[in-house]
Amino acid sequence: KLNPDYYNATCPDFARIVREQVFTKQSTVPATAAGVLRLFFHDCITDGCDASIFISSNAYNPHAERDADMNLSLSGDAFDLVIKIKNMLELTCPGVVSCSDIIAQATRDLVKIVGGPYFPVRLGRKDSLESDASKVAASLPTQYMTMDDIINRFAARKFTVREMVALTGAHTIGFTHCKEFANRIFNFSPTSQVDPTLHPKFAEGLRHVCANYTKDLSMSAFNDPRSPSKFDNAYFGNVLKGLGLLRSDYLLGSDPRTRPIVEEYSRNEQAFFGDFSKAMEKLAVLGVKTGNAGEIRSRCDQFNHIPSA
Ligand code: HEM
Ligand SMILES: [Ca+2]
Repeated sequence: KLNPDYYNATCPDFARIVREQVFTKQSTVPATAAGVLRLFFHDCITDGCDASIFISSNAYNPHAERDADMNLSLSGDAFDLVIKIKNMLELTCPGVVSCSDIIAQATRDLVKIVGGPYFPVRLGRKDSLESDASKVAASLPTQYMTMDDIINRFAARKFTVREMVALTGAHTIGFTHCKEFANRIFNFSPTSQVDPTLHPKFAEGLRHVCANYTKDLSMSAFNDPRSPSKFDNAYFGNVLKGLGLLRSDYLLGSDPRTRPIVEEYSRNEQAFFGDFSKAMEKLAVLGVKTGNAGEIRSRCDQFNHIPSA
């Protein structure tokens, strides 16, 4: 039911408005692309690409997805961009464009702006009628999981190991807060300060960058130290050299099921871009709601009606 031309008749300026707002925001806040890409992933993997992650908790719905622990570090600028686009679109074609379509289109445009591949985005999603924080931890992978568990989390959403590796190539942009990898660089074990699977010089640099992280929780490091704001295949080379920040990044480069794919992507950026595009197209239609299964929200952070008890 979804198709790229969904708004051609009802909101012909949709693509242009998204493109212009995305460009303006990314030019002023270069961290936007990574923030939006991660936001989109977290929304889609939890109950489908339905903007359930945008709902703010309130008295009627005190535990919305956005307030789940694993979503607290999502970028405020990413939410801000989608809300801004929504406001523009409500002036141009009121009540027509869903928040879930806005984030799908914005993610695609942003990946392209920072050097990544271009892929078609199908449109026509409705926004969710529910948002439940308890579903988040059950859906998202974490960096503390074994590779079996990570693979299973993606398999539960019908992604192959190869698609999982391609999608995680998203760590070629953006950053990670020190607390997420602090256990690898401070008091790692009784015999070693740092995780021996980390490149020693890299670990030393991270200890420096993160020295103050318990006092300043915003301290963070680039996911890809080689080309932090360019969407390229450098992440895969990093992972093979012990330059991946997260334990899960390291596992990707060492597990026999994923290592050959990481090696291939590190040699062949076209292969990565092709697979990433296909996997993003698949991610973008995960569990989408159409017809009466959803609504066009008038505000991205609120349901149109107070849910009945
Ligand atoms: C094994 C699976 C994955 C794990 C364990 C994981 C975990 C994480 C963690 C812990 C962070 C740091 C967050 C912070 O400190 O604020 C992060 C950042 C990020 N992740 Fe993942 N992730 C995974 C897969 C993915 C996938 C599939 C995508 C997208 C398709 C993605 C996109 C991003 C992006 C873009 C950032 C940077 C965010 C920013 O700079 O604002 N990740 N990830
Ligand atoms: Ca969702």
